[in-house]
Amino acid sequence: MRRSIATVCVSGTLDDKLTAAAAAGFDGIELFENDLVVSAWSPAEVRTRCADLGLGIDLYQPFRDFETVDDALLKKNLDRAERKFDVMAELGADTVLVCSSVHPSAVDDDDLAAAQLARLADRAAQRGMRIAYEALAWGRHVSTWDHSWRIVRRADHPALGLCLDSFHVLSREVSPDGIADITRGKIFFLQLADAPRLRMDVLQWSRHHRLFPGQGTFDLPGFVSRALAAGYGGPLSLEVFNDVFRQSDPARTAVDAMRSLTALEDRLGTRRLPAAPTLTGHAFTEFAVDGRSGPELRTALRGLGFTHTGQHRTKPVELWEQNSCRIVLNSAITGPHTPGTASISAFAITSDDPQRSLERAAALSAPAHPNVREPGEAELAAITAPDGTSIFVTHPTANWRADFLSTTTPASSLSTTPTDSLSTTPASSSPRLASTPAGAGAGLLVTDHLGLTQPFDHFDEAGLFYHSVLGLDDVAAEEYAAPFGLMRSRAVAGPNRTVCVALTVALLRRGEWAPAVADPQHVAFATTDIVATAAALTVPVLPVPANYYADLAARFDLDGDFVATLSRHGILYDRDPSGGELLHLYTPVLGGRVFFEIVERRGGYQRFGEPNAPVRMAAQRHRRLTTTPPA
Ligand SMILES: O=C(O)c1ccc(O)c(O)c1
Ligand SMILES: [Mg+2]
Repeated sequence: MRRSIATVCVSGTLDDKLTAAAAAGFDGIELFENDLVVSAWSPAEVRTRCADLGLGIDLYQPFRDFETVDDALLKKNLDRAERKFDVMAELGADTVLVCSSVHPSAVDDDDLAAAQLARLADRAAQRGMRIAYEALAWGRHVSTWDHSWRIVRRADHPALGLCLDSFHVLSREVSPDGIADITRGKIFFLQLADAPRLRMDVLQWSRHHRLFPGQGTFDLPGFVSRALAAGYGGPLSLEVFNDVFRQSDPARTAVDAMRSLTALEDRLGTRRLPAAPTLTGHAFTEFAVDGRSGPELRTALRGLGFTHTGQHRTKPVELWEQNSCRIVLNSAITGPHTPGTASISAFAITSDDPQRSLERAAALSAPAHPNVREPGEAELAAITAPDGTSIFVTHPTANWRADFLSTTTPASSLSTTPTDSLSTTPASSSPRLASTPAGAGAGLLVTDHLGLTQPFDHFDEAGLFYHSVLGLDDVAAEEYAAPFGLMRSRAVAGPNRTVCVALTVALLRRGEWAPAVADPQHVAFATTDIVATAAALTVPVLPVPANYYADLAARFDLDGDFVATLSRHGILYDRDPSGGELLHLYTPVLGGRVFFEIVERRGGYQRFGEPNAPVRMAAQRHRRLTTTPPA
């Protein structure tokens, strides 16, 4: 289907917006009148520019407060419309959106609305144009799609049809089911916007909080499929009013927008993408470290029971392992870097079909990450996530470990290159790392999840990215008050949570006063006995205040001995309504930005201990104050 975007969706002048829409691959635009009014280009110049960029002007909008007025005002409104038709003629646009009136003098009279809209449609038809009537959710008398349809049906004019906007339809209680029964050809235009479910004034909700399809909780596939059932064959057009998108890089927002439409079409079956393969686990997490943060992380990993098992054959890269938990420390940092810091630069996940994972990513405009590798090294193709993290996608049987030379076992006792290795030409006579499991360590078994704080402008983009590109589903969404501001979190995971990423962001753009750790990142490992694990650790864990345990005992009515055990080991606790329990502990912040978490999930607990996040943040702040020497 034809894909369009309203100019209001992205930031900038009309030139910026058109350039961004065309670069992202859109076929057309909805031209917002304000964008034209402030433009130095004449309508004819806009038309030429759009044509040069391969963009059609699919809709001109909005035309407001037209219907159910007295005769004198009707005449004025028709004159006003004629002037807009002149602009449209110059633009080469043939459809104008008329939104239901919000004017105080508009009256509640469907016959009058139908008659006056028919007169407007007459005028439009004389110019070869058409009117798409849209019920604003806050329209004075017409605020639901079915009401606007009753009026359009009553007017019965070939140049008058409906504009259905998913926001106005799905934000109201009226069921969208009947859309499928709208007379064929009477839906002139379809506008798509998602949104979070908020309890607030609907106009404010619409003007500030709309999202691209797939970023909120509205049933966009259900909405569009009903319009398709009614024979709609026009553009799928995004109309998203969003405070963040309005001030973000338009080129990037347009790509995000295109990804949302492509993913929606994939779900609708109107566009076929390579299906998202099943993701089966976390293979490793890579940290970029330097001469100061590297030793700090090595000490911590050793204290957490990890063994330095391998050294990369050609790069300053170390592999650390404990059961199925794997950390890669990469000292070959490229790009801007604050001395002494560490960060999660990449993570690797296993996929049933890595090639298909990459093809799907490409079809959804997710940038591929060029993987610099030497001959004979395992192919680890990567996709770049919205926060810049590289995501390697590898097959469960691909032996990327063979790129590492063993640092732990005598050469004679190691097997040579396994048959499933992608590497064929050993670059060194040292033994390659075989698939020997590392030691039991402190009982950390597998990576439970990654925690990645997102850049403020890209949180919704990130959610859509993980859903659409990797095929992950939402498993938790929370908002909570933390010491340095309100936080929002959203976790995405594959089936059985084999791959899981928790995304967090501050609810408001951070201010200048930002004493908390900037954009912290972490890896959580799972154990089945956190008390035994805690006892085996030789790294200091994050101290948790006594006040927390006093409150915990009261909140959950916990046994005194149990709370004493938690407190002794710095273990935090949470319980879900069905009795599932989480026991978890943290390390202090390492390398200025990263930390580790250990979790024990009991009884099917699925969440992330969000109520404990503020406790962790305060403790990490306190810990920094007490361990960082004054400047
Ligand atoms: O917020 C508005 O006024 C407005 C204008 C035009 C639209 O298509 C719409 O959905 C909302
Ligand atoms: Mg609209």
